[in-house]
Amino acid sequence: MEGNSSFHHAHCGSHDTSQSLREERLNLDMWSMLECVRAVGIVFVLIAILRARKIVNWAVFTARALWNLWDLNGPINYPLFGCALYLKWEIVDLTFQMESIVQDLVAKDPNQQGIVKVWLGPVPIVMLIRPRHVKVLLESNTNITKAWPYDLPSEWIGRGLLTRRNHRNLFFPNQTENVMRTRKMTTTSSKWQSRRKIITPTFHFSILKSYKEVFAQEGRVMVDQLDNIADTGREADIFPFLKRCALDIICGEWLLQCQTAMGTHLNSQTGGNTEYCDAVATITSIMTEYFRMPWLWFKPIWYASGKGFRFDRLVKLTRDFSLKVIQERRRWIEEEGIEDEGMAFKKSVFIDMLLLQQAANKLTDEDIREEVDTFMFEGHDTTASAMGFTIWYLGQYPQYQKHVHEEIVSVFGDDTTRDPTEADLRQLQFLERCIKEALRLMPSVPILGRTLSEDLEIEGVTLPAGLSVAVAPVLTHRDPDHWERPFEYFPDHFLPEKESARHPYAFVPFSAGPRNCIGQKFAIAEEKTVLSWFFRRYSVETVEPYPGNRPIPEIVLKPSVGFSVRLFKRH
Ligand code: HEM
Repeated sequence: MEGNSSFHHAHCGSHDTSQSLREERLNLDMWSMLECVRAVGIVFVLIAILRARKIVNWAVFTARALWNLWDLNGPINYPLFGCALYLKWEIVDLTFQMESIVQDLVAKDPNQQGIVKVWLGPVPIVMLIRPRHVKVLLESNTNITKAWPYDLPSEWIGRGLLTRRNHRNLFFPNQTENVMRTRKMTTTSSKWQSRRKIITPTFHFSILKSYKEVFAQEGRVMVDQLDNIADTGREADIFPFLKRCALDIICGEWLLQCQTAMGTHLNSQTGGNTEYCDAVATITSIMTEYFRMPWLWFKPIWYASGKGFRFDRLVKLTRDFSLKVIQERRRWIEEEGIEDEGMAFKKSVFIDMLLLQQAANKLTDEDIREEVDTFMFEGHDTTASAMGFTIWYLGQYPQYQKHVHEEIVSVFGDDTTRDPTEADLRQLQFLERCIKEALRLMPSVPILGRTLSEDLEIEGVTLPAGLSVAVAPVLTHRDPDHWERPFEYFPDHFLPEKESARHPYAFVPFSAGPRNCIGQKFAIAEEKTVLSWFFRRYSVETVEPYPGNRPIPEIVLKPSVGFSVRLFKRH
């Protein structure tokens, strides 16, 4: 018994000790947890203090946006998540969903206000659809700052003409920064202005004439390549052919003058410089994925997915290539003794113009590299897609294709080998109407954006400074108030009398106002030249029309299944 009781005591004693030990450990755990909470709290307070101004600005901006945009039409937006909760991730599904959302909005907009609000998570975006509203934004000389989605392209093309804006923040786009950095913005916008002033003369009408030789030369290479698939009865996607042709045009001769500068030509059409060409293609496709997948906007995920590292590696490759070309070209200029802009002007070489103005305008090699890559990016995918959609439509409308062929015969007769001259191209009026009509329904840049630097008043609605405002040519171009057959491919929309009677902002594939496309005449001339080659040699049958082939709003509008066609030689 005694033994038992002592055992009991001993046991109780050890029980007490272990309990007190446990209690002590619990206290310790509680204490360390409290310490942790306190530490996290302190970090939060510190961050809040450090970012107080930003948080206050963000709160003020959001309150203003909520208040000012309250009555605007728009899809269902949930607090904090906006419409991100129900948007489809799969890009083709998303295009169907967008179509039905837009139809719904139009039905709910009896007085056709055409100003639509969308919340993407906590970020408000306003979309302008009516030409009269689009005019107010695009004509503004102050609201010229590009919106945050231009941040990723600028990791590649830097702050060149296209992407120049007043702040960069890939990690978390905070619109209010624009409002806070007004002084910096003035500097940036004046930088854009001076860059635009330097570059504009390279697109002078008289210079454009000499580019036409390049268009003709590369167009001929393209149709020679297509000869291999014509008359075989096989379906073939002609998009890669068009892309390589456009790339050779933009950087092979005109932009970089590789042929004379380095003894090499880009020659992507015939398999040259494949590493560089593939890098450009992969960079654009990674950028597209980035826009479609918002989780990639967070740098840790961007790099963890492997895309970030791949993107950086390819950007370095293209950057080194461009810098090498710039250095080679500088050496060539020195050897040839080209001293002033007048001489470069005659030779119409973009890169020479920049190099010769380098000292006067304090341009670094990196500045020139940014512009070279900007033109490479903006100047090839856009035109390739525009040419592709024109061919795709004409392959579905035999009556218009017949008209194009008749016009071509009236200009070239049976000659399928001579280069088109400027006079030839001037006569191809119907072909030009077909090109414009394809740009109307399938504008290469389907949507563009600005971040407001100051409040913008549109018909009684005050859009607050800091707001992202989008213009969607793809919707504006289908406004039933301005187009006879809004949803149909109808080239006569562009008969001269109809064009002159139309609202000038009803057709804005090249944007408009101070930040319009600097290369629009270049693009139309390039398209006309290459397509005149194409239709001189071939008839085309489209294999997959709409809706099987859907336009995908990547950075540039692209077909979901390529431009699959059957080609037939005409002679
Ligand atoms: C069919 C072909 C093309 C279309 C539809 C097109 C469309 C556009 C649009 C809509 C913009 C305004 C973008 C914005 O505000 O965010 C733009 C800007 C620009 N485009 Fe084009 N473009 C085409 C071809 C070209 C070509 C061939 C070049 C160069 C040779 C070029 C160079 C530029 C540049 C440098 C800008 C920026 C201008 C600035 O902000 O000052 N584009 N383009």
